[in-house]
Amino acid sequence: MNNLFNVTDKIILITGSTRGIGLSLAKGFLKAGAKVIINGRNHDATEKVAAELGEKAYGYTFDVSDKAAVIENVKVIEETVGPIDVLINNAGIQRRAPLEELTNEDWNTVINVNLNSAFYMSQAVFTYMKNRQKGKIINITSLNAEKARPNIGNYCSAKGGLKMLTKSMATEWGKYNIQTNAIGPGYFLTDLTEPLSNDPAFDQWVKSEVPLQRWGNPEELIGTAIYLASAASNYVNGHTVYVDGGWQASL
Ligand SMILES: NC(=O)c1ccc[n+]([C@@H]2O[C@H](COP(=O)([O-])OP(=O)(O)OC[C@H]3O[C@@H](n4cnc5c(N)ncnc54)[C@H](O)[C@@H]3O)[C@@H](O)[C@H]2O)c1
Ligand SMILES: O=C(O)[C@H](O)[C@@H](O)[C@H](O)[C@H](O)CO
Repeated sequence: MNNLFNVTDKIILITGSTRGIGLSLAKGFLKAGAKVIINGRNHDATEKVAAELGEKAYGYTFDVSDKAAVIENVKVIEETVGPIDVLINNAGIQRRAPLEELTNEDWNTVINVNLNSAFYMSQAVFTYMKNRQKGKIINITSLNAEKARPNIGNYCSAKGGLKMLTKSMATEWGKYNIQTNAIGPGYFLTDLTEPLSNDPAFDQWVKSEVPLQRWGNPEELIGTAIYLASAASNYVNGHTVYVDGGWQASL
């Protein structure tokens, strides 16, 4: 399909794509004709998901917060599958606790997986993109990059940092024709948010606060991801697109 949003045969590396938002994006890109690298920490789960998605999906098991593993796997992907056209830093975790009770371990782990990993992944992929003078990086941040909620200070800090890392990469790497942008989801129904959606008070809070009056479905992020991965966004650099049912727009 020859159009601005064409991603046919582009190689899209999506971290944390064995389930949830990452898996949904993988399915969306495959449907649009792209090749997708599926990543997760569990070998069997990663291989199973990649096999189910078909011949244009390739499974690579590694922990994105392990810098040596990131560098090694990016190299193998480049040499085996081909040039990574688009990197989507999606892997993320949650450890909820009030700030006064938050352990160093839960602080550090959330910062490592949600923020440091995006630095490691982007730096590793950058080397190849720079040589090609072409590339797209998409960071999955959050509504919580702008607004805090009690008990997730570690997560809010990581996502706020990832928003600024997006701007920093856009600033430094734009000259190599690499566009870096972010998607900031609102509240989406996945395993990550299951404890929240199962709580009637929280569920009601989301439905009353968000102008669309409902949770998002992960499929509703595909269009924005394809836009930011394609030529349609070639002069868009350093932005976060909030896909949040209007939450950012309202008090
Ligand atoms: N669900 C939401 O409402 C929501 C909202 C805003 C942002 N986000 C962000 O979207 C991303 C995906 O969230 P989700 O809701 O799909 O969560 P999820 O828990 O369903 O999926 C997370 C994925 O990341 C993988 N992962 C976790 N740690 C990893 C690591 N160290 N190395 C490799 N893979 C790892 C998991 O295996 C899984 O595949 C996260 O960054 C999350 O913060 C989610
Ligand atoms: O406690 C949680 O699980 C979080 O608040 C997130 O996962 C949110 O859904 C998201 O970041 C909002 O944008």
